[in-house]
Amino acid sequence: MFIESFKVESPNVKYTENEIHSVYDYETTEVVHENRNGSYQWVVKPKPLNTISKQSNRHSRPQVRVMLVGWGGNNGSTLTTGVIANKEGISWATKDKVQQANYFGSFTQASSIRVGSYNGEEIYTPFKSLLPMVNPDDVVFGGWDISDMNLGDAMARAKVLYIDLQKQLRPYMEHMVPLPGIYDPDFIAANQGSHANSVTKGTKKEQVDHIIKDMREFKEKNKVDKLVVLWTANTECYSDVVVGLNDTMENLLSSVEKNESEISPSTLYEIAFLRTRFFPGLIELAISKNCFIGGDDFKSGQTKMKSVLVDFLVGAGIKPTSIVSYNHLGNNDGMDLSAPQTFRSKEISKSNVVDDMVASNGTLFEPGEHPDHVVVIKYVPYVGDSKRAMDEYTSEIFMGGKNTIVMHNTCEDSLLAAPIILDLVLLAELSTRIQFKAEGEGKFHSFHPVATILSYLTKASLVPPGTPVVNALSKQRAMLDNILRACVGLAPENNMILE
Ligand SMILES: NC(=O)c1ccc[n+]([C@@H]2O[C@H](COP(=O)([O-])OP(=O)(O)OC[C@H]3O[C@@H](n4cnc5c(N)ncnc54)[C@H](O)[C@@H]3O)[C@@H](O)[C@H]2O)c1
Ligand SMILES: O=P([O-])([O-])O[C@@H]1[C@@H](O)[C@H](O)[C@@H](O)[C@H](O)[C@@H]1O
Repeated sequence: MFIESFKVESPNVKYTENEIHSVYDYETTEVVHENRNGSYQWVVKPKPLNTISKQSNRHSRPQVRVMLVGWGGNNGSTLTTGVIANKEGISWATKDKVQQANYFGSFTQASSIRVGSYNGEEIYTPFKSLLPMVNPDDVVFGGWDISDMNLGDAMARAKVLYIDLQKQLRPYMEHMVPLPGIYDPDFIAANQGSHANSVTKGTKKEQVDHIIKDMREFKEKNKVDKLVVLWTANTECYSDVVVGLNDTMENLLSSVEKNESEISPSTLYEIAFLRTRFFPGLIELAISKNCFIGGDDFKSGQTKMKSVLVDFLVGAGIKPTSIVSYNHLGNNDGMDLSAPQTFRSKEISKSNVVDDMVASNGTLFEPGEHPDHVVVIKYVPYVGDSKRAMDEYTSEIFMGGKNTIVMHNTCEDSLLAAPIILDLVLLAELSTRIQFKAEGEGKFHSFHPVATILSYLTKASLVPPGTPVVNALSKQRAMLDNILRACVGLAPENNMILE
């Protein structure tokens, strides 16, 4: 059964006018390697840690302003149109029916969570009813782009949405013009230069200051004090961590002052607002400013499926031995990725997603053993945003048998990514309103600035130093569900059904 809303009545939670206070017994385990009677033994011990969590601003849902880097792209324009269409209740004619706007593909807006059972029947509720979340209707977008194309024309260029919908949305969109972006042809495909007609000038430091000024003016204009900024611009070429250049906060900021050419536009934006492709220097800077940063590259299609399938195979004791992920697409993202140096960045973010699952099973894999894993992306202009993905998974099964799973997936890539961007915005905002402390800690504090909680939404998760990288999608979702359940005093979902 599905219920739209609920209230928790428990000694573990107290609702006040502006806050939800909850007490939550967080129990985990630790493993030690101890010398027992002359021989070493692995010992698993309980590690109880009572945690009290508090979530403020229960009633007053904050107004959220979002600035997107690459706002005029397929993702940025599609997300903006989707939020407007939902807010205005716009419907449109398709070949099959009159379609209503929806948020399918957004787990915050369209997924559910179990809250218990009633007369033996499982009871589910919308995920967004667990804690007060920003209503997407209250989200206002802005941002930067190296192209001066307005969002109405960008929507038409993207060729993602039905024409009837585009016609209704154009009056809302055509006055939206991105601010000039930071452009450096050394970091994205040369084929992107043709539309780079709206770019900031000056040294790298001056460009950072320009972005900071843009953000300040956007916040003042919109009368908000909280801003979520997010990179949805083109994939840049992969940059290594270089000692003396970007390995520490001090070196990174010094490199900008010295106008070092190896500092990319995305790093300059990040320094201005601390985000995306992270060098240790940036993470250090984010921690010093207690500013939330998330992972890299939206986990939308093939990679999301891979993090489910490999988790299933390895969890079932089946040994994946070769994984081939091929796709072609014809949008501008695909054109940018047709350059080897930018493809390399994407190849890395798409490939590392299986590492933790492989490392979890020493019965199947010897230390250091990995499946063959190949990622192929081709640019085929004719198909536009309609990405065609073909995946083949070959595994070893019982008694020397082999199993091959083949999948084909076709869809508008941006219609998968746009809801994920919305979830990143809403979850990042919610995370800033959750404070907690462990028993014995002096005062409440936020999560670590490196927001592991966003891992469910990104291909390349970012975690605080010393924290394990978990890519299995089921575990990432369980983390989200259980953290929010703890905020209202609900125990984690254990799926034991002992009752
Ligand atoms: N399903 C998806 O569409 C999907 C999924 C996962 C990841 N991604 C990633 O999201 C990003 C955007 O995808 P898209 O389909 O919207 O691409 P797009 O090419 O349609 O849009 C990117 C926009 O960024 C702008 N841009 C490029 N460099 C910029 C800079 N330095 N400053 C400001 N603007 C800049 C471009 O002009 C363009 O308007 C890409 O990196 C892509 O790899 C997309
Ligand atoms: O998320 P996912 O579907 O695995 O990966 C996608 C790639 O397959 C696609 O080629 C690329 O253009 C998108 O930006 C996205 O990264």
